[in-house]
Amino acid sequence: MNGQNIIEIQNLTKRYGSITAVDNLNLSISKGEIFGLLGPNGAGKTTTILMLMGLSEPTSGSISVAGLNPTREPIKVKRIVGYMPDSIGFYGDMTGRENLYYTAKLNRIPEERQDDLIDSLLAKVGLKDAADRKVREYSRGMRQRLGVADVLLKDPEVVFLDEPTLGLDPEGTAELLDIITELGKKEGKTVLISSHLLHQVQAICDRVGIFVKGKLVAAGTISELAQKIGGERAIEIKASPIEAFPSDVVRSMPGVNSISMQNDMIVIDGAGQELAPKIVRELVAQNMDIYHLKICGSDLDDIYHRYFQEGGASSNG
Ligand SMILES: Nc1ncnc2c1ncn2[C@@H]1O[C@H](COP(=O)(O)OP(=O)(O)OP(=O)(O)O)[C@@H](O)[C@H]1O
Repeated sequence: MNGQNIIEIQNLTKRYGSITAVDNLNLSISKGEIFGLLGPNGAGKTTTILMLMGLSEPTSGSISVAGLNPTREPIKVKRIVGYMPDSIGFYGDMTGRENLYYTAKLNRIPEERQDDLIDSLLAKVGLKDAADRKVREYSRGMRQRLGVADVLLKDPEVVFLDEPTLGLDPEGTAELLDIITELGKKEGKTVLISSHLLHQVQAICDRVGIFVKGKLVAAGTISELAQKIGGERAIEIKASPIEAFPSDVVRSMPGVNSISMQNDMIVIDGAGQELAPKIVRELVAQNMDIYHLKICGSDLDDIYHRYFQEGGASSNG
């Protein structure tokens, strides 16, 4: 292991016949980091996670997880990683608590430790009151939270969560994201989340990696990625009355390339973030009411689509 990197991936490739599922991947992840694996279906996220857990053998390249080689030491690696697949199978006619006891037995957790451990995990994921209800009566959000408790039973150093919030309502999502954030921030666990729900990933991940057709086309913090694609590129504004818009004044501001109308939206191209307050002051001076302002290029939606369009989407995977 190099320094604080708990995961080191070098020149990792996985081929299935003529399909290259993972193409020369290089990635390091530090201990305690929450890392988002983003990409469309078939981008190679699951294949990467399976190789990290020693469940699939790389065609070439190397992987180290906490200093272990998952291909040569799969049993040791499985002891320190936890995996929550996108659909978790629990026994519906058993209670949440009973399901956890079942997993505890499978993981050979000593009996004398099981009661306290399971109680504390049920509390951590907010299922204390529902612990003795049958899982078939659980909502999807409750099942996902039980899934997190299940993964944490063996106290893994690294947690892989595959689409953890898929199908959850906003409240269920917020609860689960809080639990995941705590795992990284408070407990120092390294968490890898595979997801295509960009806003959620943006809210909780320290860094993200964008996968397209087996290739990691970009990795970094949201602001690093925004900078790499040229930072903020446009400001969108909805304001009225539109006739009052001081287009000459705005056009003469340094950094403004052009102004256009897209439906009822004013789009000021080439404008940097520092221009937004100046523009707002001008609009207010003209007694315009502002209903919407967005600095495009600085959120993960924009970044993702730029990399997806310009990066790997046209490359051969
Ligand atoms: N066992 C397999 N045999 C043959 N091809 C496979 C196998 N597993 C995955 N692939 C192929 O490898 C590529 C990457 O798949 P993978 O499941 O890793 O993508 P993903 O990013 O996880 O997608 P999803 O979001 O749909 O889970 C796809 O083209 C897929 O069809």
